[in-house]
Amino acid sequence: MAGTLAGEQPGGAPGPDRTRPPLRRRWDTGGVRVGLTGGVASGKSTVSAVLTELGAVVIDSDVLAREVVARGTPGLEQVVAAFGAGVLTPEGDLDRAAVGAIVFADEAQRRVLESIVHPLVRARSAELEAVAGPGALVVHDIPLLVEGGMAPAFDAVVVVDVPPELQVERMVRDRGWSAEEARARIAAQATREQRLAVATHVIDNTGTREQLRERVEQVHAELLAAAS
Ligand SMILES: CC(C)(COP(=O)(O)OP(=O)(O)OC[C@H]1O[C@@H](n2cnc3c(N)ncnc32)[C@H](O)[C@@H]1O)[C@@H](O)C(=O)NCCC(=O)NCCS
Ligand SMILES: Nc1ncnc2c1ncn2[C@@H]1O[C@H](COP(=O)(O)OP(=O)(O)OP(=O)(O)O)[C@@H](O)[C@H]1O
Repeated sequence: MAGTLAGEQPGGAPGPDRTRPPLRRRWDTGGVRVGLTGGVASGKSTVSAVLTELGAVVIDSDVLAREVVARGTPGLEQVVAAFGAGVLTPEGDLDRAAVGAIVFADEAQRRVLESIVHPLVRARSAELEAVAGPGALVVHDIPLLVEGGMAPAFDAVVVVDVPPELQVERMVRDRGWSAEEARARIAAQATREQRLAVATHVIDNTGTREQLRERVEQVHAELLAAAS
């Protein structure tokens, strides 16, 4: 159901957070800060790419989470200290598949990894935001925005919404993961309902890529209008 407006939820899911003040009163002076989230493989990167084309400055937490543990970084040293040299490839990079297998099967281990990576990602995000031009529409693509209780920090929260079955289908189709691996990632995240509960804007991504683009253009225009 592409073109879902805030308040018109598919499948009877709860609507966006109505306790938030209207957008117009939430903007600080200067730029507009938007949080973009959604479950794994919901389509956040696809949405981010369109927003970038439209002129937004997108700061992608997944990209930063890779940078802060790149070969030779203090972040990678910390991960090795916590998980052992077995999580490195022969070339000395983080073996992401190996770490994923550990942390998505064991919540305590996931918390350990997050306690290393998340502070580094937050610091880098703040640096990047500081160099975005005045008046920029800054979009933070944060998979774990809801889990981290970060919704109140943003002027608007855009949620990319798909049902879990479609997440699994896309992960299996496009990433070669087993359905079991896909479900383990979903289980490590907030529920669809929890995300929708904090949304100011919902982007339904159960339709075609063209329908997704149209909806992103619509939300982008709404965000700019609310900020002006
Ligand atoms: C476990 C790791 C090495 C697996 O790497 P991999 O290349 O397979 O996945 P990638 O990093 O591209 O993440 C893909 C998606 O998995 C989901 N995901 C990643 N980390 C987590 C997590 N800690 N909890 C729940 N879901 C997660 C997100 O939806 C993310 O968009 C990696 O995801 C990681 O370092 N995770 C911890 C850092 C983190 O929380 N990142 C999320 C954004 S800051
Ligand atoms: N409307 C759509 N129709 C079909 N496939 C789509 C659609 N939107 C996205 N996809 C595909 O689904 C997969 C997941 O999309 P994308 O990578 O944008 O999700 P994501 O939320 O950024 O994922 P992650 O949580 O791993 O960062 C990709 O392979 C993407 O090309």
